[in-house]
Amino acid sequence: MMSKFIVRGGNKLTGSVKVSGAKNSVLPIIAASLLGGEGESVIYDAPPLDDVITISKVLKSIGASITYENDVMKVNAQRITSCEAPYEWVRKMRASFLVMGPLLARMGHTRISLPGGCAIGTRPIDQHLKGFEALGAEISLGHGYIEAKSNGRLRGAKIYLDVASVGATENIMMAATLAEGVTVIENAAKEPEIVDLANYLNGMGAKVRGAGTGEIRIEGVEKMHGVNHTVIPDRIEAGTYMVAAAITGGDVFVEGAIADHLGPVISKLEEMGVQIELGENGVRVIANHPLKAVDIKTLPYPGFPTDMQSQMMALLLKSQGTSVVSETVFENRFMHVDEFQLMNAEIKIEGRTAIVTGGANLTGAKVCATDLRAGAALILAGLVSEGTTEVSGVHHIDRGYVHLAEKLSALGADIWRITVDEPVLEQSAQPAATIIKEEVNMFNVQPSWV
Ligand SMILES: CC(=O)N[C@H]1[C@@H](OP(=O)(O)OP(=O)(O)OC[C@H]2O[C@@H](n3ccc(=O)[nH]c3=O)[C@H](O)[C@@H]2O)O[C@H](CO)[C@@H](O)[C@@H]1O
Ligand SMILES: C=C(OP(=O)(O)O)C(=O)O
Repeated sequence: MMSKFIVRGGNKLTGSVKVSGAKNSVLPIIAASLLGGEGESVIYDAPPLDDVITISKVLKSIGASITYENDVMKVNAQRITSCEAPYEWVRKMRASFLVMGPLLARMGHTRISLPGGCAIGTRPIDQHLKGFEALGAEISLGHGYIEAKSNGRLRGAKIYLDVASVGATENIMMAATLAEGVTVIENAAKEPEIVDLANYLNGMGAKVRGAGTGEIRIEGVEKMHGVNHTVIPDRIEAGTYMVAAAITGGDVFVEGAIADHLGPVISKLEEMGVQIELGENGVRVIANHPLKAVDIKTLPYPGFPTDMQSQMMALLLKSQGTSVVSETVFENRFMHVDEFQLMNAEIKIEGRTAIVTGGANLTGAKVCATDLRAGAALILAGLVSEGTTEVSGVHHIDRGYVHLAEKLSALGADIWRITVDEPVLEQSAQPAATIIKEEVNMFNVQPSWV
């Protein structure tokens, strides 16, 4: 059985949509819970995403006990029975690799399946390993696994990252919390999710300073404990709904969106002529077409996020003029271009640059989500395409969007989700509400482990 999203284009989106907790915060935060030798952590606004379920299963397999209901996850990691994250989990989700730092710090030993590449790039882990080695760990590789061992406690060190990697900054920061002495990470990533993780770690008793700047200083402590923490709102999910409003010429309040985290996305939308109003608890997006073409260059935070590149490209297809989109973070993040072309888009790729011709008359087609954000972008394009778009590869989208069809249809979009054996473009005349109801029920199920 396979799920698909069916989208019929043409509706303006209006109303209010609530942003869920951030995927890229909650994953390292759940991994960091392994550092709590005492007590229990309660994580609020933990979004019911496939990735969240996957990392919870990794922690469970390591011995932590977890309950998860109504977006509240409780993690008790007092007892750890294994130091290993096997292939079956890491293959499903690269972020499983984030348990390496906490396990190494807490147990002095860990064995994790190599994450390998994925659709958007090769995604090496050399900076994570360089950091662990600097902290005194011995690293060995074999049979598709990485093993890290330390002789006693890790020791604080100065680590310069060759690239400001989000994952490496998080993994090293977590490993350093229980090390002896002071660790300084230079050229650290500055994403809001790093700050959220640092706040969580400090609540657990760690001493992390400077998160959100290029230099993070961690003074090691002897033990840490569980804490209550609320995850920040997902800036990429928020940005996706902002683009949904803009592309349909709509008027949408994105509740929970933090404007400070969305600086470059807001700036680019404004450059295009979209009206943005900053409210106390969110951002209102009002768009009247035509919109102007703009150039985009992805960069580490506070630059334009690579995770918004494909959604923005969908919008540029509907703008007036030609745009140049440069992807500098991942070497292969233009997989959505082939799919856009099936929808009548005109885009030319030259190396890591895409030249996008605006004013496209997009037409609905059967397309495939090659990764999470490519999937979101295809749905956005479907909202303004003539006829019906059928998006497969939904498992990618489920990694990062909570109740996507439900949230968009509440704004007036004609979108629903189906589960099928075979392609079903012909069935798209079925009443959306009935199918959405079935799907939402299926999708609302959250495990409650004891
Ligand atoms: C779960 C999570 O938070 N995922 C986000 C995180 O991924 P992730 O943490 O994997 O991304 P990184 O910041 O590590 O990757 C950025 C760049 O650094 C390179 N690199 C990374 C590590 C390393 O050891 N060596 C190396 O060369 C990567 O190949 C890539 O070109 O940040 C990315 C960049 O904002 C986002 O797209 C992902 O959504
Ligand atoms: C690339 C992404 O995530 P991950 O690092 O989890 O693959 C993303 O969220 O767009």
